[in-house]
Amino acid sequence: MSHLEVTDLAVSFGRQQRPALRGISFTLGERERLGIIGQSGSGKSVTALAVMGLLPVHARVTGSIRLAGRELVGLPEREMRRLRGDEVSMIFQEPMTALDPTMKVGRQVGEVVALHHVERRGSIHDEVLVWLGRVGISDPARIADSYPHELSGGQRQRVLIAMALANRPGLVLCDEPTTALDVLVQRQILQLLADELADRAAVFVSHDLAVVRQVCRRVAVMLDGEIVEQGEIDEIIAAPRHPYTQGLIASARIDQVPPGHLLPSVADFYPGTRS
Ligand SMILES: Nc1ncnc2c1ncn2[C@@H]1O[C@H](COP(=O)(O)OP(=O)(O)OP(=O)(O)O)[C@@H](O)[C@H]1O
Repeated sequence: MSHLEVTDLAVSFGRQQRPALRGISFTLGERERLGIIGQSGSGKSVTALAVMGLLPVHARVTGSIRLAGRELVGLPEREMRRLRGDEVSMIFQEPMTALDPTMKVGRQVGEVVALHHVERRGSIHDEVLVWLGRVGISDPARIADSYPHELSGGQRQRVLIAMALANRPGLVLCDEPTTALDVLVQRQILQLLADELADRAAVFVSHDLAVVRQVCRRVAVMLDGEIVEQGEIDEIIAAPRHPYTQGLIASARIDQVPPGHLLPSVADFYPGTRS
């Protein structure tokens, strides 16, 4: 059985005539990672937010989102809140906005740890330090005692990853988790995510096929609110069917870059794409 099964998902906002998402269908196995790529405004974030149940109240959602067999569309907010963190969590692009600037990092991670599990062996503080160490923070005690603005962008993103993983959710949604970082740090965070997400289901949203290819085996290509093509990344690169995907691959020359070499970013070829 698929861990996540999205069927004919559509999302509209307000009186907008054309729904922002139309006919979105994909499945994800328990230990599978699916990339979603597409230009700015194509609907990648709305898809992830729909799965998280975090769309604004005026959004109209139809179709089906089943997580471990449970229907999420129409689920009351108080039940969805229970699932968030425990069964599904999200890593956002902008760690500075996702973290509370007025609260020390250790307390923020501790709140997530404490939220869903009342009884644990050892103290919450100890568990916070373990998680900060696990995501590659070399001095967890000092970082736990710091405010977000005292951290580098990469450290902040590591903290957010710790918060997203702390309750061991079966599904993690990553929305452009490395876009705000410089290339070197981006590589380190991608490696961390590839390691940490190996034993769970993950959706990895990016405008950059090269980035997605480093973390996922399958990809869905979105254009203007629809999935125009999906499948194994290497097969799609070898034989893209949709003209948009063909353009994406031709311009990125992804098939001509030897393994291990840095791939050009799709944003370099689509100036309108946010980077
Ligand atoms: N709260 C909202 N109210 C109205 N329209 C919205 C809202 N959120 C998203 N949209 C619209 O939905 C469409 C898809 O947006 P979405 O943010 O999913 O794009 P995206 O592919 O994630 O782009 P980006 O790469 O820039 O993040 C856009 O046309 C956007 O304007």
